[in-house]
Amino acid sequence: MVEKRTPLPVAEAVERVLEHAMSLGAEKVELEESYGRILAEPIIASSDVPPFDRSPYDGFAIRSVDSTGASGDNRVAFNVIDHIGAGEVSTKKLAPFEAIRIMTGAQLPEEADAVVMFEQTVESVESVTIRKPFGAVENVSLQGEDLKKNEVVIASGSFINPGTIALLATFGYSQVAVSKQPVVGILSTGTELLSVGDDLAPGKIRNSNGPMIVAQLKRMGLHCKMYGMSIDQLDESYEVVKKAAAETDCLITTGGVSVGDFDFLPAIYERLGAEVLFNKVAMRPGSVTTVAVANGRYLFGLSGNPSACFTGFELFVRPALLKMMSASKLYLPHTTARLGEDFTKANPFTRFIRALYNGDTVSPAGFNKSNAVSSIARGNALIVLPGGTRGYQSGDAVDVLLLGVEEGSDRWTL
Ligand SMILES: Nc1nc2c(c(=O)[nH]1)N[C@H]1C(S)=C(S)[C@@H](COP(=O)(O)OP(=O)(O)OC[C@H]3O[C@@H](n4cnc5c(N)ncnc54)[C@H](O)[C@@H]3O)O[C@H]1N2
Ligand code: MOO
Ligand SMILES: [Mg+2]
Repeated sequence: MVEKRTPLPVAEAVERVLEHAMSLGAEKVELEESYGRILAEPIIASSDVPPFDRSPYDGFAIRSVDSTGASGDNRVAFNVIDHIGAGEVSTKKLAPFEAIRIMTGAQLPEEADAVVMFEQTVESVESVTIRKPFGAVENVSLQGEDLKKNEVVIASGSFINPGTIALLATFGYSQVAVSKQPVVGILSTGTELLSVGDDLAPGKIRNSNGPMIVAQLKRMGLHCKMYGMSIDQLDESYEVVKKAAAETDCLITTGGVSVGDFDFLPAIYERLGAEVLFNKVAMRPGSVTTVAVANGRYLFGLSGNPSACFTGFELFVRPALLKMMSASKLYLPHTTARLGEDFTKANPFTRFIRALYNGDTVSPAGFNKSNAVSSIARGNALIVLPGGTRGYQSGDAVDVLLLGVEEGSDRWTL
């Protein structure tokens, strides 16, 4: 008799997986290598930003008090005593009705407290005149206006984006403490599988899940160990899984997790003495997604069906790997959008439909069965239709999970 499996609601399954994430500790990397990593310590401002009062314009630095009463009929004249560009510091100190020609980014000279843009002046050989009064600190970028020294600027656990890199550089971090990355292995199971370079043969298909997962990891900035393909033979598969599991923090297998005569992953987990967290999730595709833990390491048994495999990775593997790296935002970002076309199938389980989101509407990305490959490639999002619903009409508001976004969300919002 076929084994009866109890489906777990998706959110519960995700949380159960996350409970078992072990953290990996930190390491230092060069700043140039840190893009896409997770910060393992907060960034503290080591100086004010900007570190000195400076000119935001090309123009003239003046004492604002000297401009009092300036108007079209009463132009005030300044004697220009110096000329500085960014990186230069004037040694001169402004006396009444003196100005220093100053370029954007240059430190404000002593006594100067306002900047007049070139466009607001009339220049002659001996002086420069202005026609309106300037207030104190008018047109001045003040020291610390962006960030104050000792401020916590970015929290530990944040994704290092290009802006984070700019901050790290600003504060002189030539090396950055980042979370270590998990060692992830990929094994594709299935006697039907051919390598990418092989010709098709009767009953066989090329392994597309393996390369797809490599790319899903890559877009998280992660590398992986490849364990290739194994045929559906219990002893042989067991040996490969055992070896791979011992060498990795997280082993992702594809295929062989359902109830078929050649689906050996359940037996392999048993032989390994692994704790199976669940082997059925109330979702489609990916209902057979199985997650087990052995010696504190993850064994993700993703479905062999490509769309189920893809979805299983995004929903379960991705947040688990992020949690291992102590990231603060574990989940796919979520939005709502108008459905671009009718979707009339009933949903006993929560349905994840590969879809194209354009910022307003979201539409299924074509052939959408669990075995689909095409809609994975054509989509950039997943429509989420809750279980127990009877189908949706074009124009209905639906939940959408966004794929391929650098940094996710700190909440499971569905
Ligand atoms: N009696 C039942 N049969 C099935 C059930 C069920 O509940 N009762 N569940 C179905 C569902 S849902 C899915 S999903 C699949 C899951 O199957 P497995 O995870 O065991 O995967 P396989 O049987 O190995 O393969 C399924 C399918 O995917 C193709 N495949 C496998 N690996 C790859 C790969 N690396 N690249 C591309 N395609 C791959 C494989 O050839 C099969 O067509 O089970 C249903 N059956
Ligand atoms: O696990 Mo299956 O993908 O629900 O169709
Ligand atoms: Mg199967």
